[in-house]
Amino acid sequence: MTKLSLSKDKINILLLEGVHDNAIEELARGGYASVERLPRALDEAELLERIGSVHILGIRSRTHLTARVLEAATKLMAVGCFCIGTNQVDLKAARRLGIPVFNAPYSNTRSVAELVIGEIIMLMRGIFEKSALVHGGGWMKSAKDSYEIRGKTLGIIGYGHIGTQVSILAEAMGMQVRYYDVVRKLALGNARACDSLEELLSVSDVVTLHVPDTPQTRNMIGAAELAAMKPRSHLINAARGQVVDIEALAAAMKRDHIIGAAIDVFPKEPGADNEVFESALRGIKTAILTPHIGGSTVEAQANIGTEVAQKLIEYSDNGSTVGAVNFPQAALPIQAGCTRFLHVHENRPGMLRKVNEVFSGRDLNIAAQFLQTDPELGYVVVDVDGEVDELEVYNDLRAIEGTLKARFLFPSKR
Ligand SMILES: NC(=O)C1=CN([C@@H]2O[C@H](COP(=O)(O)OP(=O)(O)OC[C@H]3O[C@@H](n4cnc5c(N)ncnc54)[C@H](O)[C@@H]3O)[C@@H](O)[C@H]2O)C=CC1
Ligand SMILES: O=C(O)CCC(=O)C(=O)O
Repeated sequence: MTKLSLSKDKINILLLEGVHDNAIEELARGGYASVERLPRALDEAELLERIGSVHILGIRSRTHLTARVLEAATKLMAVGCFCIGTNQVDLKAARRLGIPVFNAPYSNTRSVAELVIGEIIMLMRGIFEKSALVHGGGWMKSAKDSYEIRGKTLGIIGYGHIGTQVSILAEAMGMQVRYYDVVRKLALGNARACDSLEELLSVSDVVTLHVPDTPQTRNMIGAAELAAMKPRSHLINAARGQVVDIEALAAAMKRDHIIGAAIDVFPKEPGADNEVFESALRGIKTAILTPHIGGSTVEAQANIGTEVAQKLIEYSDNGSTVGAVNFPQAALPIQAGCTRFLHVHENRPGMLRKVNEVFSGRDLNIAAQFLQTDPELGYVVVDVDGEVDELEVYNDLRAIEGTLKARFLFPSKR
C-alpha cells in the first residue's frame, strides 16, 4: 500500500450532500477509512467550524466553498466536486492556496439529456397543467396548445457534452435541431449551427440551455431575449440558475408569449432541505419546476461516486492531478524505490533552482523530475533514489518563500 507523509488513517475525508456509496467503497479499497459522510450541505459558518481538520472534501452543487472557507482550510489537500459544475467553488482561491479541485465532467451528461427530452414532450402537450387539474377533480380534455414534437425546431444553446446528447436524441424523435455556441462546433447528424443567439431564438419552438455559469452567460436570457423568441414557444433551463432572468421569464409566461417552461436550476436555491423555495415562477401552472435534479439518477450518482473518488485517491496516493479543473495537469508513473516530493508554489522566477538546491545540497540522486507551470502556479514532483531524510527535505521545501503546499510519498525510512 502507498505510504504517505501522513498515513492514510490520519487523512480525514468529509463527504457532503449524500455522495454515493461507491465513493466510500472506492476510498476504502484505496485504504482510506477515515471518511465521514453527511446527507446535506454545510453553510459557511458550519464549514468554518469543521474545515480546519479536513484533508479531503467532497461536495456537490449546494456547498459553497468561498475564499474565506478555503483560507480556513489549513490542512485541505484536495476538493472533489461530485458533479460537472464547479462554479460553487472559488477556484481561483483554491488555486492560490495550492488546492486542486476535481470533478466528473461526463458522468451525468446522459441523465440531463434524458430529462430535457422528457420535458420537451411534457411541455408541448401541457401535461403538468392537465395532470394537476385531474388531481384536483378537473378534466381538461383539450388539444389546444398541444403539439407533436416531430418536425418542431429545438434550439440548443451550448453545444457541449450535454447539448450534443440532447441534439442526437431530439433528432431521433424527428425534431429539427439548431444550435448556438461561442466555439465553432462540429454539427452532429442533421443539426445546423446558428450564426447568432438572436437567430436561434427566432427560429426555435423550444429553446434549451446547456452553457456553464460564466460572466458571459449570466442573464443571457433576459427580457430582450425572451421577446426575441417565437410567440407561444417554450424554454428549458437545466444549466445554471443565473443564466435566465426568472422575473423576466415569469412576466413573459404571464402574457403567454412563452407558453411553457421547465426550470431545474435557479439563481437562489435552498441551501437546506427545510428552507422554503421562493421564485416568481411559483404558481405559474405551465412551468415545470424541479429541484436541481438534472444529474440526480442512480446511474449518474454511482458513476460520479467512483470517478471522483478515484481522482482524489490518485492525487493523494501519487500526486497525479489529471482531471483537476484549476491546476497544472500531471499524470505521474510510480518510480519503484524512490521517495516522491511534491511541491506546489507561486510561479516566481528561480523557484525550480531553489527546489533543486534542497536536493543537490544533500547529494541526493534525482531519479525523475516533473515540472508543470502556468502563469501563476508551479507544480514540481521530484523522485529521489535511495535513502533520504524526508522530513528534513520536506521542512526545507516548505521554507522556500512562495511555497503553497509540500508533501512526500513512499518514504525510504519511517
Ligand atoms: N441540472 C443539473 O443537474 C446539471 C447541470 N449541468 C450544467 O450544464 C452545464 C453544461 O454541461 P456540459 O454540456 O457538460 O458542459 P460543456 O462544457 O461540455 O458544454 C458547454 C458548452 O457551452 C458553450 N458555451 C460557453 N459559453 C457560452 C456562451 N456564452 N454562449 C453559447 N455557448 C457557450 C461551450 O463552448 C460549450 O460547448 C454545466 O456547466 C452545468 O452547469 C450539468 C450537469 C447536471
Ligand atoms: O447533482 C448535483 O449536485 C449537481 C448537478 C450539477 O448541476 C452538475 O453536475 O453540474
